[in-house]
Parts: sequence; structure tokens; C-alpha cells
Amino acid sequence: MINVAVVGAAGRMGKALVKAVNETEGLALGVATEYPDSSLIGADAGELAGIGRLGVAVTADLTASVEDFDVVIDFSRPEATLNHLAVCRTHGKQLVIGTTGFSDEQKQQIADAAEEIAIVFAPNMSVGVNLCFKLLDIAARVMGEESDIEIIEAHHRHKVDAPSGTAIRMGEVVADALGRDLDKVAVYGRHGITGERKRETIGFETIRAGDVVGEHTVWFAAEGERVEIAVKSSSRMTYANGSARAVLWLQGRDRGLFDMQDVLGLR
Ligand SMILES: NC(=O)C1=CN([C@@H]2O[C@H](COP(=O)(O)OP(=O)(O)OC[C@H]3O[C@@H](n4cnc5c(N)ncnc54)[C@H](O)[C@@H]3O)[C@@H](O)[C@H]2O)C=CC1
Ligand SMILES: O=C(O)C1=N[C@H](C(=O)O)C[C@H](O)C1
Repeated sequence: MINVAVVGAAGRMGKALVKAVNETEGLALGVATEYPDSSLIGADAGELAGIGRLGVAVTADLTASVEDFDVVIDFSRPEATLNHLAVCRTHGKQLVIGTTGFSDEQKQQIADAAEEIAIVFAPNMSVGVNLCFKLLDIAARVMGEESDIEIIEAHHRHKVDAPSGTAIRMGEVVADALGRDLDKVAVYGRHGITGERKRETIGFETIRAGDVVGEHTVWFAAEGERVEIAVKSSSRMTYANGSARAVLWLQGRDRGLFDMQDVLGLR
């Protein structure tokens, strides 16, 4: 049995992850954490997730529970994830990171840690989204040079980072396929007298509204026709089940930085 620690267990994803871990054969919830000032410290993680009592009380200290887990699943905030990363590195634990919004420097810290421990780090754990990354690579190679490329994403009103990690990865996939540097060609929203669109730019539009779980659409708009590659998530369980799959896939790997393309055999 693989014992899993779910950090941020009272969050939107934390609750879905507790459920997914509990439902996945071979996995057991060993630890559930929240930030130290949370009023939910001491609550039962299963009850919080709406699946009944699991006998795992939410704690504030991952280090104190290090004997009770083999792998951490972290969907929290970048600063918190880096603290959890340090714990995993010190104690030789595997890590699945779904948190988004990292700076380049923070991403480098994750890459450095992966020289010592095995990490799956992906901005989106769903099968459908990861399939779309492959489709985007094909679309960019076939019609990217003759198209205006725009990435449109929508999420719930509580999301704190923009564009979404998934939208950024979509931009990276397309830019890589076309030999462009995303930092140089990305345009984030438009306002005022913008001038005509430059062909090589890749546009990002962000919507934050209501309870939208996660929607991404990429336009390849050429003269005379437009291809749209779209994926709409209607349940967070798709991300949570992908994370559980990543935990199982990590078994037997003692170091390295991987993503869901590796887990799903799409590389
Ligand atoms: N990779 C993927 O497939 C997905 C990634 N995400 C990302 O996951 C992250 C979390 O998203 P949500 O669950 O919607 O946010 P949320 O705000 O509902 O949950 C985050 C949780 O982390 C907790 N937290 C913060 N600091 C902590 C600490 N030091 N120790 C323990 N817990 C701590 C918060 O109290 C909160 O409960 C975001 O970065 C989001 O973009 C979300 C969905 C899918
Ligand atoms: O915050 C969210 O909700 C989501 N975040 C991830 C992202 O930033 O891409 C994945 C998914 O879209 C949901």
C-alpha cells in the first residue's frame, strides 16, 4: 500500500484528491495538512471531503508526520509547495505537484530537487488536456505559420493566477513547435490602440467568472478557415484521478522531473 499525504486538504482540489486517493486501489490516505492558522486543523479529512470519516485528522505539520506517507500530492500555492518540496527532499519522499503560478526561479528549485527525488509536476493532470497538448503540437506544425494563434481560458472567480498554468503550457507547446520564444511573442490581453496583429504573436485571453471548473480553447485562425482545439473540464475529479495515476506511475522511480505526458505515455 502506498501512503499519500494530501496537502491543502480543505481546498477545492484537496477535497477531490482525498476522495480520489481513497477510491484508488493501492493508495491510502496517510496524512492531510492545511496551513497552520486554519480553523480546520483537527477535522477529519474524509468528512471534509464529504466521503465520511477516514480517521485521518488534518494537521499543520508535514515534517511531524513524515513516517506516515510515501508520496505528497500538492495543489496549494507556490510558496507552500516549495516548503513541502524541501520536506520531501530532506526525507527522500516522492512528490506530485499540481500547483500553478510559479516564477521561473521557483520552477528551477523544483528541477534542482528532482536531481534527488522523483517528481511529477504538471499544470494539468487531466487526460483530455494532456491529449490536447499533443493535438496542439500537430496543429501548430501543420497550420501554425499561416494562422493567428489565440489561447482563451476561463476559470472560477476564486482562481488567483492568470493566465492559467494550462494556458501557458499550451502556449509553450505551440511556440516550441514553431521555433518561437514564448517570452518574446506572447501578448496578454489587448486594450486601446494596439495596432494590427503581428502574425508571430500568440495571444492569451483570460476569463474569471462564477464556478467554471476550467475551459481552454486554442484558435488557429487562417484565411478562409479556423481550427479550434478546446477542452472543458466539468469536474475536479478529472485532475484528482490523474494525480492518483501519477502517484502509481512514480513507484520504482527514485529521482527525475516528469509530467503527465510521461505518466500517460504521450512523450
Ligand atoms: N495541475 C492541475 O491539474 C490543477 C492545478 N490546480 C492548481 O492547484 C492549486 C490549488 O487550487 P485550488 O484547490 O482551487 O485552491 P484552494 O485555494 O481551494 O486550495 C488550496 C489549499 O491549500 C491550502 N494551503 C495554503 N498554504 C498551505 C500550507 N502551507 N500548508 C497546507 N495547505 C496550505 C489552502 O488553505 C487551501 O485550502 C492552484 O495553483 C491551481 O491552479 C487546480 C486544479 C487542477
Ligand atoms: O485553478 C484551477 O482551478 C485550475 N488550475 C490549473 C491551471 O492553472 O491550469 C488547471 C485547471 O485549469 C484548473
